[in-house]
Amino acid sequence: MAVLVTGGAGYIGSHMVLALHDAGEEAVVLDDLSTGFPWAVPDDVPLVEGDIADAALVAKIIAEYDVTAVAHFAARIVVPESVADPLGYYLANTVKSRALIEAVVTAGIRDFVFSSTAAVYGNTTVSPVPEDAPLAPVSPYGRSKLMTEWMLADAAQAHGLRYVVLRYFNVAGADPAGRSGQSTPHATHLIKVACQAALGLRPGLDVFGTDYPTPDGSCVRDYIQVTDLAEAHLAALAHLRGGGASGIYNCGYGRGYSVLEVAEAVKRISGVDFPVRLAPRRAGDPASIVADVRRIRADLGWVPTRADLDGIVMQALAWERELLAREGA
Ligand SMILES: NC(=O)c1ccc[n+]([C@@H]2O[C@H](COP(=O)([O-])OP(=O)(O)OC[C@H]3O[C@@H](n4cnc5c(N)ncnc54)[C@H](O)[C@@H]3O)[C@@H](O)[C@H]2O)c1
Ligand SMILES: O=c1ccn([C@@H]2O[C@H](COP(=O)(O)OP(=O)(O)O[C@H]3O[C@H](CO)[C@@H](O)[C@H](O)[C@H]3O)[C@@H](O)[C@H]2O)c(=O)[nH]1
Repeated sequence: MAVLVTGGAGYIGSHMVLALHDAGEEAVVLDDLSTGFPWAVPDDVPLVEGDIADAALVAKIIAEYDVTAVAHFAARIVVPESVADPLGYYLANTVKSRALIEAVVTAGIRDFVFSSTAAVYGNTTVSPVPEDAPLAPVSPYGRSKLMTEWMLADAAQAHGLRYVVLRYFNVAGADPAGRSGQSTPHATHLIKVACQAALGLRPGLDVFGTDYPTPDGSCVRDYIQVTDLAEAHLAALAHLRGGGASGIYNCGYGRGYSVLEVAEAVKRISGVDFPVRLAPRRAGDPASIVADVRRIRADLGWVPTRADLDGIVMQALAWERELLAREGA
């Protein structure tokens, strides 16, 4: 009995594989290594290099490893890239997910956990934002993910599939044991960029917009630690295996931090006073997006244990140092 983890060599998927591994569960990873890394998958977890849209390959993996559930992380994830290449994003995230869902339904697998995003809410003015808020994604990335949510709901209705959609807010931090972390060289995520500035890998941090209607004028986000997020997936799997109904859940902490607060935390923890420049707004950024997390806590019994910005920054800094050490080795 194994869980098929698509995109398991990537940032969040690799933390899911570690969480499954640590819980004594069998996993098998399907990843095309377009942005993932083979070293991110533990040696005793099988890694199959291939495409989620390769139906024959998916069927073979399901049969060979006795797959009983799927956690689907594989995707392209860069919002501005999705604006420049929408058709590429609809192919990678929507069309290929359709093929995967079909292969899963054909194989008779019942339980499916899908990585969605707070980007499905678009420029919401509701804070904290509940799952039943209006869905108005403003990028092809967000739309490509929302369409997959809809496909899952329709496939569930027609074919008896059951699913949990997890809408992640801002994922950050690294494995507390130092086994994985955000490793994409040119990642644009705030905490990673600030940590790179603290380590002198970038000249400083640009704060995109300081005239937002927020307490200090910079954008507010709900940062969720990546291992806590992986554990939300374990809770989702337990829910489905126990006969729980399909559902959609926000994944965050319900607490926001501004960009300037994050910059201060990284300075304080690193002890480096790197330059922070006030820069113009970045297109498409909502002023504030914080999760309403009552539903996941009530239905899945998920209890995060790492909801601490300082801890997240410490892990992210430690991971950047680890990447540097590997480069130098
Ligand atoms: N990082 C975030 O803040 C964030 C926020 C919300 C949602 N998400 C979602 O979480 C998931 C994982 O994101 P991540 O940050 O770990 O990104 P990532 O780029 O590190 O991981 C994606 C993985 O999928 C693999 N992949 C891509 N296309 C594939 C294909 N066709 N077949 C097989 N493998 C393929 C890549 O090689 C990579 O290992 C994505 O679905 C993303 O949309 C991420
Ligand atoms: O160098 C930087 C990088 C970011 N920011 C700001 O920091 C905030 C967070 O930005 P970022 O870390 O890029 O995350 P988001 O744009 O909020 O998007 C993330 O969170 C979404 C869910 O809310 C996911 O869908 C996306 O994949 C993921 O990148 C935003 O206000 C940015 O403008 C800066 O000011 N300077």
